[in-house]
Amino acid sequence: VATAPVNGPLFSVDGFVKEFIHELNTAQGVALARSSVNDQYLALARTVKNYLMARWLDTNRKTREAKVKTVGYLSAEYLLGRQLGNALLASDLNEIADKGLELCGLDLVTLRNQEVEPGLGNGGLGRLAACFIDSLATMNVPCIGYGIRYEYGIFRQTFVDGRQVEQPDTWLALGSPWEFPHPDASVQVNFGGHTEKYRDADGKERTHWLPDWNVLGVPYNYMVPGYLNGRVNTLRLWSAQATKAFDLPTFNAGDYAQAVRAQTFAENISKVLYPEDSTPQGKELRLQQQYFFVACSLRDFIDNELEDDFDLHHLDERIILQLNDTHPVIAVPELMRILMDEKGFDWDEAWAVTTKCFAYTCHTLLPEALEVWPTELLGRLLPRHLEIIYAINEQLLEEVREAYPGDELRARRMSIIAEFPERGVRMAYLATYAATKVNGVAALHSQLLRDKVLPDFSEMWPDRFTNVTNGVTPRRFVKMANPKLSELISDTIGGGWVTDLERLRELEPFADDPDFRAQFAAAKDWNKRRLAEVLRKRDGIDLPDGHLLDVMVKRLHEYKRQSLKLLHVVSLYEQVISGKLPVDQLTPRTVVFGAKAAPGYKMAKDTIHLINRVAATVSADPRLEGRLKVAFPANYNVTLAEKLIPAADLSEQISLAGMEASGTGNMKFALNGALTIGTDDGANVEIRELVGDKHFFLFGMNEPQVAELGAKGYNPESYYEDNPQLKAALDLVLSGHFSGGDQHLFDAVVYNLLNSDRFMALADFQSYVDAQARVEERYADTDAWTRSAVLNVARSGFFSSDRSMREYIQRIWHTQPMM
Ligand SMILES: CCc1ccc([C@H](C)CC(=O)N[C@@H]2O[C@H](CO)[C@@H](O)[C@H](O)[C@H]2O)cc1
Repeated sequence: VATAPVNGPLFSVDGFVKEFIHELNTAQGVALARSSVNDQYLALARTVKNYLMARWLDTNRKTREAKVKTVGYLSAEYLLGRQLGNALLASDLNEIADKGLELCGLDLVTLRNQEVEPGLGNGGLGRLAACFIDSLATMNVPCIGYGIRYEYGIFRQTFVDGRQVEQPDTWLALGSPWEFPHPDASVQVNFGGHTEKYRDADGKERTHWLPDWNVLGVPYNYMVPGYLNGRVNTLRLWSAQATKAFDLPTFNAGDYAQAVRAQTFAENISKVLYPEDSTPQGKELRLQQQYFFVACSLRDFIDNELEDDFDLHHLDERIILQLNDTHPVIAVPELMRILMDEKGFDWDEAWAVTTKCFAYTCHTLLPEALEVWPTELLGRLLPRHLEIIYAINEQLLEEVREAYPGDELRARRMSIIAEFPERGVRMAYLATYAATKVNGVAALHSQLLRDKVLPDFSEMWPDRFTNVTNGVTPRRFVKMANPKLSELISDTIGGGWVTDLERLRELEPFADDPDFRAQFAAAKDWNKRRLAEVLRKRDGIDLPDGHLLDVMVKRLHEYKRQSLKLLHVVSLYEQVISGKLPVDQLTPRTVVFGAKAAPGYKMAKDTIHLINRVAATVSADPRLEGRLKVAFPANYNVTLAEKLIPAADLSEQISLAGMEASGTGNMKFALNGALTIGTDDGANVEIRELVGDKHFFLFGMNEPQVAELGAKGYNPESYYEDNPQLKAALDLVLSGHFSGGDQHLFDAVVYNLLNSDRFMALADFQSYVDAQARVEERYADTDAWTRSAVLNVARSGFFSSDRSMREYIQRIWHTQPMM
């Protein structure tokens, strides 16, 4: 296979220009002079892809020949972000592309801004999957990421009169140059029908499934380039198509709609991403999506990645399937079905293999986020799988009764089958019983999984439980997103940190170097000016100069407590307009929110509406003399995060302790020199332990205190009554001040806080406000602030997703990098 030598002709500006023009002419069919920006972007993307192609083919060949153990990462979501910038970085083509395009009279930044990011995920879980596959490729670890190629990703958020309005995400409309469809490798996926028992040739009782409908899964391959190492792993996303696309006789009979019904029905399966990121809707289509991509992926690996005569008794030597939360857990009964019904294994043989091939990561603590599929629905859609799940559960209960004779309550507690409120399959229990390892995504989270979410399982199989704290890829979130800081770091300690982030420690002594601090602060200012430019063009938002940039970006959810941040803003505002706080004593601050709400999540949408109303009022009130601004750019996504995070001074990580499994935004902010104000929740705890208490603004109850307050009974109204500042802030909202005098517009939001406040925002209010005062005090001492910011960067190397991958490899996967 011809591999493009790194220093070959292609890797020259001329070679690049030739390739680019060739793509423009042949693939886009236009001449440079007549080409649109989109033509130019697509041609550029294809040119870079061609550079990586040889490496991709080489990687596939070497990996196949080596017969090594591969990580099969099963995730219903991948929040990839724009591909072009990352591909240019990974293949070290930035400079050549920049010069080559200049020769063509074009500008690389303009073309990069043409790309619509593939928003195939909701938030943390999806982005983590993207960081993980980037790390595995950069660490030379064989991995195939399996998922769904949604035709429409996460909705595009717009604001109409301050309210969230969702628009479809037409990310494919202008072409998608990064994917390779392989219809020839399509997989048939069955649904519905019933099962039948029969006796096989040796008289053994067997079962086979007689489905009554099916669809085709078409694989689309995406490159996952390693950073400067020549490896290119694969992300294989499945798209659904009708097996029989078009029913001509029906068409000829004049029933046109019926003729294409099968097609539309099938396509629906991969049509759109479910925009919920915590409360499963339990919709049938969602289960169809989950089984669809799981069935395609297992079939693909067994039929296309293994030798034809491979003995599946040794499947665990060739693949470890990581379950990214419960969404792909139907893979467990699917593998059992394949091994027993298709490969003739008996139960124990099949179970022995299955339990060596899966590992499960849990990403949540919210009980309502744990998926429970009604047996009625599961049995109708996947009758054979329900049978197998019942058999798995029988086996589990047998083991429990053996270990805890007579303890029927325990058996009922641990049953994979829930009886209330309706008969359902607890997917987290199925995953935990079948997996080799179960991990949480931060130390506190993993402990709470053992103690509170899965205590019975942790007691019975203590060694099965482990922790791997999340991480983020330094390639996208430092090297690419923050070129000024990256340059300063590389000039100071060399460039090794990009693939060995713990090297950032070598920056520690420079925290005391005024010159280094000056350059560090200059990089931050440069990022702020860049952000101001972006927000002005993108949202018509003016970002004032010289403000403390206080940023809260994450999905809108009550447990993340955007309402607490809002109460702080309203409280500062109220104090100034009521004359309690002289405006010149206010630290000039701009608060930036970024957050999408699940369309069906009313309280979240009402909170967005209130934030926008407060933003409009506060930012325009002359009495604040421009010293307090609130900005809420719409459609927060990976691309905006790459501009926002490097510009931030203060990172808001203020969830109720015990609620945020880990958080990953918190890590990105620390690595980009923002200081964190946060609770002892998720990975905040580990950030604080590493950067040091002096360089982290801790506030609020910790998890045991939350549990204690919850147990003794929490009365939010008492905090309102006892705290005049809090009362004044809430009363200002109730007065209609932010709603044109309409005193009831935000009743739902305010009375939810006063009457229930499930996530105890009012209880943590005073501690939060006090911590914000400490923030203002520290910010007033620029040297002290910058010193803390440098130490945050220097001490956050642990939060690289490369380190997370090393731990998964050592503790869970036992795979090897390929040299
Ligand atoms: C079925 C509905 C649904 C969809 C997505 C999810 C995800 C698990 C939610 C999620 O993204 N969790 C986040 O995962 C991150 C990566 O581990 C963590 O850093 C966040 O703390 C966690 O909220 C739950 C339920």
